Amino acid sequence: MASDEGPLVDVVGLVKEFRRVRRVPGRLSAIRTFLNREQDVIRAVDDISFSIMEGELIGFLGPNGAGKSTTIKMLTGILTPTAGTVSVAGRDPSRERRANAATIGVVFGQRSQLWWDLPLRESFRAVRDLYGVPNGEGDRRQAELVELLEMDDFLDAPVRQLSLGQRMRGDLAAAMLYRPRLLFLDEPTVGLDVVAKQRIREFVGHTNTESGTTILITTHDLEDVERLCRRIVVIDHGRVLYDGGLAELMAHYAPYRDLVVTLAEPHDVDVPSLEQVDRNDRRVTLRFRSDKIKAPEAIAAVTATHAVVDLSVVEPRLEDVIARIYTERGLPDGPP
Ligand SMILES: Nc1ncnc2c1ncn2[C@@H]1O[C@H](COP(=O)(O)OP(=O)(O)OP(=O)(O)O)[C@@H](O)[C@H]1O
Repeated sequence: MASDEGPLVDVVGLVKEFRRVRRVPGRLSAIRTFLNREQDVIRAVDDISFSIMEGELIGFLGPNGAGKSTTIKMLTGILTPTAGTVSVAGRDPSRERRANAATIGVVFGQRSQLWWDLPLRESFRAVRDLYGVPNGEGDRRQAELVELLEMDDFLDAPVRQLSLGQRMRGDLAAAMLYRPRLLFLDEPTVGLDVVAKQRIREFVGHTNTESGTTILITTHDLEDVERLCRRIVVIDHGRVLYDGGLAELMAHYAPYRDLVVTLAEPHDVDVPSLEQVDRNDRRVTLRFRSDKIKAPEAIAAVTATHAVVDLSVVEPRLEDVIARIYTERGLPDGPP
């Protein structure tokens, strides 16, 4: 039975190991590897725990090979965990795969779930039939999605003729036709141009706020995360390195701003509370602790003592903080 109490997704002590026949190096290595019985054990997911409340939109991040896809495959029921438990809407996905399928939608940026040779309209028909969406509701829902994602122009084209951006819109619509409570998006903006990316982000944000769909998004484009997510879960080597708010992460690990000033004359700047971190001729970068002084005070301090012809305040980049989490395998003093 599906439960409506507690988190929508609950993952406790999740482990997934893969076994791979050990490669034998040297002469005739292909044949010797084929005959070899020894196996390497790869711990793709190594004791992960997290939970997701209904209505959240979470960025699930990690470098290549971190274990994201393996985790998502266990949440969708495609893979069975080696150890630990997974619960999605009160169900064990690998044991109740069919029932779980109606609860979740999955969209992969890298490969389509649509029927390649069918017109998009017929792919939608097939998805509606597959999930038993009643006709009236299906028509309404489809019309709404076609309008939201502006798909009118290419609804009758076979999927193989669509551009990547059109195909992505088709895949998103197909996943939302049966109104899943939980949507997994695996790199939904990969390879798209800036306008197409924006369109997808808007749709994802809208789906979360207007339909209340819980969304887990995996992406290497941190702008997706900055625009959409309040919470992120970062994993690497199959372990959780950070689970918490994006704003909290930035406030804790990058509590500074840079004031970039262009001076009338080239010289160094020495102002209390501001640290000169870079200078290129008349252009000087001054760093200040944003939890100690406000940007207008920092600006006033510099302009009162120096002839400034131009200035801008630059926020720290999420990319730098995430890169630090990846390279330092977590953050020195743990999550804030
Ligand atoms: N079927 C499999 N057999 C053996 N090893 C596997 C299998 N699937 C994944 N792995 C290994 O498990 C580890 C985690 O892979 P996974 O695909 O989950 O990473 P990811 O975080 O999704 O990476 P990416 O961002 O590149 O998609 C990798 O070392 C990968 O080689």
